[in-house]
Amino acid sequence: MRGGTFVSAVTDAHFDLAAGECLALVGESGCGKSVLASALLGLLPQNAETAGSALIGDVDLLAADERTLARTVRGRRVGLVPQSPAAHLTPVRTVRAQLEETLRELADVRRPQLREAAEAAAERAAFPAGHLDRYPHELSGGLAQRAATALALIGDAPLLLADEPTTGLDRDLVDRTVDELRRHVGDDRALLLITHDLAAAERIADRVAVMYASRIVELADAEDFFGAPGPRHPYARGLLNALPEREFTPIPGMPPELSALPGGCAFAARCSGADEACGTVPEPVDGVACHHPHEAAVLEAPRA
Ligand SMILES: Nc1ncnc2c1ncn2[C@@H]1O[C@H](COP(=O)(O)OP(=O)(O)OP(=O)(O)O)[C@@H](O)[C@H]1O
Ligand code: NI
Repeated sequence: MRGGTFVSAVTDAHFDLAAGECLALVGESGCGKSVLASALLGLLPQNAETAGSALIGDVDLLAADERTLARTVRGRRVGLVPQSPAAHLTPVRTVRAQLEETLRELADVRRPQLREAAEAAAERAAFPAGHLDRYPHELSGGLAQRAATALALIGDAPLLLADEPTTGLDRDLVDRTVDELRRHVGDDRALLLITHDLAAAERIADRVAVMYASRIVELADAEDFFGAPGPRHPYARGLLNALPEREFTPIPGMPPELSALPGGCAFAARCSGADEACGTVPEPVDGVACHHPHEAAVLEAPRA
C-alpha cells in the first residue's frame, strides 16, 4: 500500500484438495478468501508479494509465468466462477457470443454444433435460453451469476474455484447451482467453494476451511463441523451460532484490520475464552489454530 504499509491478506494458508472433493472456504467479509483464489490463478495485483507454493500436478501456480498461466492454467486447469460476474463478463458482447467463444477455445467445439452447445452450457447453469442474446448490462445480478457459472464449467478444469457462486440467487436456485457444481466435480475434479452461505456449504462440502483475519483457523470434515461435535474453533462456533436456525446470536465485536493485525491470536479480542496464552499466534493442531479449542468428540468425557 502507499506509505509502506502492508495488508496481510492471506497468511500461512495450508491445505490440500483431492480429486472428487469439495472444500468450502467460509469466513467473514474481508478475511482473505477471494485473495486466496486470485493467488491460485495468478491474478494478484502487480505489487502483491507471495511466498510458498500452490501445486496443481507439477505446476506451481505461485511461480508460473504469465504465458503458462494464460495458455495452460486459467480456464483449463483452474476454472473460476468470479465473485463479481458483472465485472468479469465482456460488456460489449452477448452472453451467447461469450459462451460460443469459450466453447471454441476450451472445448474445441466448431460450427454448426456451436449454437446448440452454447444453449446446453447455459442450461447447465440454469441460464434461460431466451436471454442468451443479451449483453451483460441487460442481466440481473442473478442472471450474470448464472452466465459466469456456465462459462466456468466449459473448460472441464480439474480445479474449479467458485467465489460466491450463489450470491443473488433464490434458495431453490442456490441448491440447483451448488448441486450442479457438485455434479460437475464428480470423481475426478476438485471444487473450492467460497461462500457465506453455510447451508450451501453443508449441502455439498466434504470439508470446511474457516478463515479469520487472513488465516485458516479450522479445517474439518463437514459432517463433524455441521453435525456433532461441531466446530472446535470459537470463531467457527460463533459463525454457526449466528445462524437464524441456530442460536441467532452474532459474534460480538469486529474483525481486526488486516493492515494492523495484533501480535497474537487475531480472534482473542472477541473471544470469551481468551487468556494470556492467546498473546502468541496459535499453531494449527489437528486442523485447529486455537489455544483453547473446543474438545473433539473422541476426547469428550462420557456423560454421567
Ligand atoms: N488490490 C488490493 N489492494 C489492497 N488490499 C486489498 C486488495 N484486494 C484485497 N485487499 C484486501 O485484502 C483483504 C482480503 O480481501 P478479500 O477480497 O480476499 O476478502 P473476502 O474474504 O473475499 O471478502 P468478501 O467475503 O467480502 O468477498 C481485505 O482486507 C481487502 O481490503
Ligand atoms: Ni471475496
